[in-house]
Amino acid sequence: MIAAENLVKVYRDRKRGDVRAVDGVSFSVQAGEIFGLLGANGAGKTTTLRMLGTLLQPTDGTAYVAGFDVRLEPENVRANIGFLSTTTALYGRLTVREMVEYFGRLHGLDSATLRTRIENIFTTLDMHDFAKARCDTLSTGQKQRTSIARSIIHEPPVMIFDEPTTGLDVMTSRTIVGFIRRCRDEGRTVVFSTHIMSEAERLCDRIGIIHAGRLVAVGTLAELRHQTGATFLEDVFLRLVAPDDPDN
Ligand SMILES: Nc1ncnc2c1ncn2[C@@H]1O[C@H](COP(=O)(O)OP(=O)(O)OP(=O)(O)O)[C@@H](O)[C@H]1O
Repeated sequence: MIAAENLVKVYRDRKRGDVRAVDGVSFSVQAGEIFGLLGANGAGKTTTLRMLGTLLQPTDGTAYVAGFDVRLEPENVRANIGFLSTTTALYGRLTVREMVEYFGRLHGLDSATLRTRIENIFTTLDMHDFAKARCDTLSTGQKQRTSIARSIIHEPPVMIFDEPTTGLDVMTSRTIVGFIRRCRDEGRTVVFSTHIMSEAERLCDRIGIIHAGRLVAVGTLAELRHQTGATFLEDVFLRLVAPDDPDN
């Protein structure tokens, strides 16, 4: 469902010169699988996901999402993904329901379909209480749930979530984690980025550890433990990204 093939992104930065943010990343994710990109700040997670979501052109390499090449068929890719970024915008003057309806209509959904889907999504993400509130009055967690709702209203087979729970309280995180699991159980393909070890540990079927633009390891938690001889994901992670540090 997702196949990244040697993705490279070089940013041309006036101050820093060329920044090789993503440097030859390849991985695949199947339908019904949750794949987590785990990396520190600046590792290249957002850049990788933005290339999968067609928001950024790869400098080299490509990726296939739902069977479509992100370089050659970006519209088809976009029709088949739900993309949640840390900067997903909401229109402050619309209510939560209006916001989600608006995006549903952009995807060509009719009123009856929209009503049913909104009902289901608002129940799953526990959104009924604030459905009539204007977006500019929402808390961080409410905004994040609204952003998720708007990104999945067209029921895409592939979901790409950039740090979906960062900055959220335990209850909201739990709702979102439950929602992501449910998507997997419905047979969707989910790829998300995180720097939160416990979240990757609990949620991912497979984990890709990204460091300085490169995938340094990919596998199930058991495989990564076996590879590094560490038990906790935090130790697994540190052994992979800083192998020469004697503390690891
Ligand atoms: N528009 C840009 N121009 C220049 N450099 C950029 C740009 N966007 C990102 N970078 C650089 O590319 C590298 C990877 O950034 P990216 O945002 O993909 O990392 P990340 O793993 O998502 O980090 P975080 O967890 O902090 O969001 C960093 O060195 C970052 O400074």
